[in-house]
Amino acid sequence: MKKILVAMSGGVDSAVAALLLKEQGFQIEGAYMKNWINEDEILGDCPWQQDIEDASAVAEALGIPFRVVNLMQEYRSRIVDYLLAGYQSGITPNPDVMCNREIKFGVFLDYAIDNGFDEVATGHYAQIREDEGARRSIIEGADPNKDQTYFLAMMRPDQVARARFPVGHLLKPELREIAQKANLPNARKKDSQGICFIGNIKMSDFLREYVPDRPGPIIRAEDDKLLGEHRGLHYFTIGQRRGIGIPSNADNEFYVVVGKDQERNALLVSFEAPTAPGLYSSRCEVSDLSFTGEPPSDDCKLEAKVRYRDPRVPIRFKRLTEDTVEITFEQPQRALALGQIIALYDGTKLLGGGVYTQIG
Ligand SMILES: Nc1ncnc2c1ncn2[C@@H]1O[C@H](COP(=O)(O)OP(=O)(O)OP(=O)(O)O)[C@@H](O)[C@H]1O
Repeated sequence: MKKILVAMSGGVDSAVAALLLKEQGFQIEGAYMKNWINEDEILGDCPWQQDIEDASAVAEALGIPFRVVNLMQEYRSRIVDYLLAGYQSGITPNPDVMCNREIKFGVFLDYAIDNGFDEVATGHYAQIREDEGARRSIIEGADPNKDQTYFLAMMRPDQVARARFPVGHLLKPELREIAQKANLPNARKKDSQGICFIGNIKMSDFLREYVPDRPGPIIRAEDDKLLGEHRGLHYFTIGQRRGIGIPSNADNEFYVVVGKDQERNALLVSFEAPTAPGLYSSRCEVSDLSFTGEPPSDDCKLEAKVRYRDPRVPIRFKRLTEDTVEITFEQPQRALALGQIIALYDGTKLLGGGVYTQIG
């Protein structure tokens, strides 16, 4: 019988994951990963203590052993440093995707193996399918509103081989019902929001603490007109409309960020429109490729999610070098950001992902 370490966040999804594995007769234990505590006392509440209490109460209710695994150092070096370095260099990093590869199915999985476990289970909305030769694939979660496979796009085959997602076949309301029927102590707990480690803190407040402001001009992309001043390019992402601080002075027209000019330290804006310079792209280049199984063949048609919560769209995938591919879209895509992740699919099967290194 397999021994499984369940990553328990204190939330209801991972609680039900543990419950289902227990009912299926696996030998399981629960573990909370201590990744980040609010030691610098940045604004906002950091619910990690409450989360540990909740996870521990669920483990007790299920009658399984529970432990807290301290991964704060690894989290700082592999996720927070990547995040801050990315923002400082003008790109938009994706800590949630990297957390799955580097932490949950990286150091945490290594920890589990070192401690005699065969697999790590999480409460992700994703499914594992065993293909021929017992090879495993990741398939989208059954609940279209909750599917989290995008966040698993950078997982490697050796990680997929030891991952288990016990709740991926459920719809969220079904999962809540299971939690309530089983009287799990956190059955009514609200879903967590935002970036996994910074809790309820806004990203801009977090960045303000760690990345110095670097003011520069806000410029209209079409005609180079100076419109105002920004506090630092890292506070902005392409496609952003809120918080630019420049009124359009026209009904039903809004400024949107369309680019960053690193040399001039300038934020480029334009009115929201399909023709806004740089806002929509039909092609991009993607590097740091990672595949969950066999890489797709060169020059083929696939699908992709250009960001979390976007539907899959048809693409053409063409290799340029060993580690760079060109992706072309049938329909132009809005606001692709350097440093973000594109997830590749064959139907509902997750093939892998990569990082946008050139847009347009
Ligand atoms: N600090 C943590 N300790 C242990 N496991 C964690 C932690 N954070 C996340 N996880 C695991 O990763 C999964 C996905 O994390 P995410 O932050 O997306 O939570 P979620 O979908 O809201 O799930 P949950 O309801 O279990 O919190 C969780 O279901 C859990 O298995």
